[in-house]
Amino acid sequence: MTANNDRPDRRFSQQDCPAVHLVVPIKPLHLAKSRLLGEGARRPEAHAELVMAVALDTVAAARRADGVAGIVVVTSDPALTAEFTAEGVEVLADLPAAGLNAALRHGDAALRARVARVGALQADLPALRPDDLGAAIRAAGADRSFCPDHHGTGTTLLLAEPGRPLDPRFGSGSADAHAGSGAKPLVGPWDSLRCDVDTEADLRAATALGLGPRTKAAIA
Ligand SMILES: Nc1nc2c(ncn2[C@@H]2O[C@H](COP(=O)(O)OP(=O)(O)OP(=O)(O)O)[C@@H](O)[C@H]2O)c(=O)[nH]1
Ligand SMILES: C=C(OP(=O)(O)O)C(=O)O
Repeated sequence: MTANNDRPDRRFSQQDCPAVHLVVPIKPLHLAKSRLLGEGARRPEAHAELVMAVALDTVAAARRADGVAGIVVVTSDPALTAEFTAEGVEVLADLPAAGLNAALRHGDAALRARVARVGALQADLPALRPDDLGAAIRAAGADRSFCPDHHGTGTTLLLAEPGRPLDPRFGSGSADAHAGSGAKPLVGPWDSLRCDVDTEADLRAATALGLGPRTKAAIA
């Protein structure tokens, strides 16, 4: 890991529930968000710039959320590694070509020995507001929990029980898969936490909610 941004002081005071360390997985920029790239609205360089901006806005918002004690980005991308390291965000090198759930298990294994509770946050939430993430974490209490995406089929946030493995089931139909694994659905008025971006329509939905500054600049 290349930096340490742990904040063990960020704990809920009214519950016996430790703050969470979030693993944020990100594909190499030239491979990421292939559905969005495939819609052809921007050239590959602009697409890579947008994916980077979205990830930076997502992590910047998550770092400011109550109940978040630290973030670890898992990626093999050199530009993402340099950018997040410069921002003081811990970066863990991804396993070669192992896939999303393997990347999350890798992050979970690295973290669980030294932190109280692990979660996973998707990196494609450019409208994320710290208050929405904080409210969802608070609603989770100490339960294994997940937040469905705005389509209701995917997952944007997964929280393990304190001290327990993350056991990620991301991929197609992951909301059902996480519910089937015993995770509690987190349902609340947290639009910005649910608005993951895979398509131009998703990007318009996120724009309507209010984009983070880097994403706004990248699409200007
Ligand atoms: N570290 C890592 N992150 C991954 C991997 N696969 C997916 N991700 C990340 O997991 C998150 C959720 O994945 P998706 O929403 O499907 O995003 P995506 O794979 O970039 O999008 P598509 O190419 O359109 O499927 C995104 O932040 C991806 O960058 C992987 O193998 N390793
Ligand atoms: C991998 C996932 O993202 P998406 O459905 O956006 O591809 C998921 O939600 O589990």
